Amino acid sequence: MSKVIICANQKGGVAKTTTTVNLGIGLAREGKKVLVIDNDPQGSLTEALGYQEPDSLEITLAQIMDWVLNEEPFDITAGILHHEEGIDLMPANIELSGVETSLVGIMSSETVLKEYIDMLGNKYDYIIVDCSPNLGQLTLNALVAADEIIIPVQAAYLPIKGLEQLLKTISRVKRKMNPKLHIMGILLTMVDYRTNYANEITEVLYQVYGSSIHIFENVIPMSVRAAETPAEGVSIYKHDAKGKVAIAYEELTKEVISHE
Ligand SMILES: Nc1ncnc2c1ncn2[C@@H]1O[C@H](COP(=O)(O)OP(=O)(O)OP(=O)(O)O)[C@@H](O)[C@H]1O
Repeated sequence: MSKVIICANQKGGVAKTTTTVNLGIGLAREGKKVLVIDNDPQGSLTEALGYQEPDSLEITLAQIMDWVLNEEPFDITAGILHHEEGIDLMPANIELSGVETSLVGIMSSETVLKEYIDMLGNKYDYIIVDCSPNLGQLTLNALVAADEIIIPVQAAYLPIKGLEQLLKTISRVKRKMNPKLHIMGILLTMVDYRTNYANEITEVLYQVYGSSIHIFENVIPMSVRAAETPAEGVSIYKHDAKGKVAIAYEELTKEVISHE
């Protein structure tokens, strides 16, 4: 079966999408078969992989979830797009927010994404899910489908409060719905150690969570080159192959593979 890794944090703009793209393509560069799923109505993963107008796509995750929910038969490859750097993408657009609303109050609505992923069988070695910046129905679906969670945290503000809420949700899902759920680690992103703030936050994270949650030693540095990549529709390996962010995501990829 595929290993399902989700990038989740209800805080916006912490590099969930950037991590999904560069871990996904990083794994493909290591010969793995990878599907990335855009589980966010903003469609930023879809855009970051070069589909600048997600609203024009006919089959997206919204349609797939609708089919699963209504138990309609469909071709399992429907909607899957192929990116030039060797990964597949299940795209999303604004229609997904309609699906999210329709899930509220429906029986077993939290298992829809898992059902889809189960249908894919062993087509992929890794499935990486990019979550929305909230703890709503779509993120709940991702938590239920996941084996591992990577929690990107931007080292530029005090993240502790938001993390507590996320960790509580994770532990509840683990207890009630998905016992195999495991936090692979907290990933510090957009780190600029020239600022005292980044050092302080790193220290606080280790103090508060270091003994209970793995914190990736390898951090993702801040770089304008990384900020440019979504507009190019490619990974950091293509946009700035020798840069520090490419090297950091390569390290992360190795660490993820070492978990196998
Ligand atoms: N290492 C980095 N250095 C500089 N900028 C970065 C870096 N990583 C990501 N960014 C930029 O920061 C912004 C937020 O990143 P990203 O979209 O990956 O976050 P997100 O958590 O997925 O956001 P959302 O919560 O909206 O889904 C983007 O403009 C992205 O290009």
